[in-house]
Amino acid sequence: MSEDLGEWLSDSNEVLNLQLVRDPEDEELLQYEDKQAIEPFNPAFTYPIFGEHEKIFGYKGLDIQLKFASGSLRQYLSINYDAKLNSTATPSDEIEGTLYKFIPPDYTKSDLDFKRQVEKDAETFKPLGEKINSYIRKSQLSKGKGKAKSKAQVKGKGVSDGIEDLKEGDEGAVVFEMYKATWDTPGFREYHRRMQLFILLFIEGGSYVQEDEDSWEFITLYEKRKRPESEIYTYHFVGYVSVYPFWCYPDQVRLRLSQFVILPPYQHQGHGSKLYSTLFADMLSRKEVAELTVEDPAEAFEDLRDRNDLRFLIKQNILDDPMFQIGLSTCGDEKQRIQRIEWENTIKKKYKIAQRQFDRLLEMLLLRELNQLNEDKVKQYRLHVKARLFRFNYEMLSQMTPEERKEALAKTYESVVEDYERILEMTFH
Ligand SMILES: CC(=O)SCCNC(=O)CCNC(=O)[C@H](O)C(C)(C)COP(=O)(O)OP(=O)(O)OC[C@H]1O[C@@H](n2cnc3c(N)ncnc32)[C@H](O)[C@@H]1OP(=O)(O)O
Repeated sequence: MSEDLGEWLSDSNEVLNLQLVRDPEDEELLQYEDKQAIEPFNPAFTYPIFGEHEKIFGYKGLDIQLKFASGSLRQYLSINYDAKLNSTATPSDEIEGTLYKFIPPDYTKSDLDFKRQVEKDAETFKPLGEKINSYIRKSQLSKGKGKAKSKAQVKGKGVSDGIEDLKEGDEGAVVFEMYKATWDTPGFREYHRRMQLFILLFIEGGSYVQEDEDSWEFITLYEKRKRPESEIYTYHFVGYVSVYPFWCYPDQVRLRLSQFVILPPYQHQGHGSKLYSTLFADMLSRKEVAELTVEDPAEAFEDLRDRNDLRFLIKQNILDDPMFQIGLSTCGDEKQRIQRIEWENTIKKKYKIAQRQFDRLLEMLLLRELNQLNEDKVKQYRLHVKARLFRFNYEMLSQMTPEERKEALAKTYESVVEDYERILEMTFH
């Protein structure tokens, strides 16, 4: 492309500006870091919409504003630019028509209509489905201390990291609520069509789910605010998770977590952990669920899952179980090894954790407890992990010479342990 035409190229991740909008009266309630909730943010990916190069051709000074009413997620689109290329040989990309294929057709381009929608949201929008959990955060009232102050307490059946003793209605208490929905929840299909865009924009390799597959389940997460001196509660979308049940012999289901997103203004505040642990508690309470698996997890999500699963197992006092250190696959007598396999299978089944994830979690906990000065124990641990890695990578390793195999296993072991150390450090620092 000639240099001149290059001037007409925009990076679609940079020019697509997203924003969650609430009524000005509700925006005023936000102080300091809490204001982040209403700041514009950019997508991480736009290749599913604008093509693999994530470029839009034919404009200078392009600014695409896609705003969402923060509760109902009704959308507003405004496309602005300083100049548009007027050439039949190299026509400008069609922006609205391209976006149109990915968003529901009920978006507005009118500022007034959108303002009215946002006002209406405040009065009428309520999350769809059944409320299954809530927790309370301290509002970011003091400038510059955002992260340190966002501590939480879970109410109800969820997993609590209960630090603050705030109650709903206390000054500075912000409530977050989670709702479970399916396609049968009235209005949810339509709502889902508005929120699914976030999957394309934030999950690499993400795609829309099939609406004709009946069994999808969703948990949505909202910030809930009370308007002072009124009985009005407003709800603001934070993120959601979708899961799909697969039949599991003979009469249970395996739940597969498919999509998980916390919107950027709410990331790194522990909301992802709350949503995940609520899903986990929900599936543990359901007799028909045998196991929770995860479809193609992104690295950041794997970390989140590891951290939460580790904390969960520790809360179940697994470290105090006499079997925890006994019968590792390369030591002890045959009887102990069989006992250990039985013990592992019982715990795995009880907590409905998938095999590989469960193996990894136990290995991380064993590493945490390992006395690095005890050479025998270190060797025992190494052989235990390598035996699992050998089983897991059997097909590939069995085609190598013994020397190559030894080297490959040693390398994999090193990187696995390095990763375990990183995860343990961020979970228990
Ligand atoms: C199967 C799939 O769908 S995989 C796809 C997963 N989704 C995506 O990748 C979409 C885009 N990303 C996201 O939606 C989110 O970033 C997620 C889901 C990956 C993580 O959600 P978050 O709400 O940010 O997670 P959470 O806040 O619990 O933990 C993330 C980080 O915040 C830190 N953190 C958690 N709580 C706090 C707190 N109160 N104060 C400060 N930091 C905190 C954690 O230590 C963690 O740090 P790290 O990122 O350096 O490891």
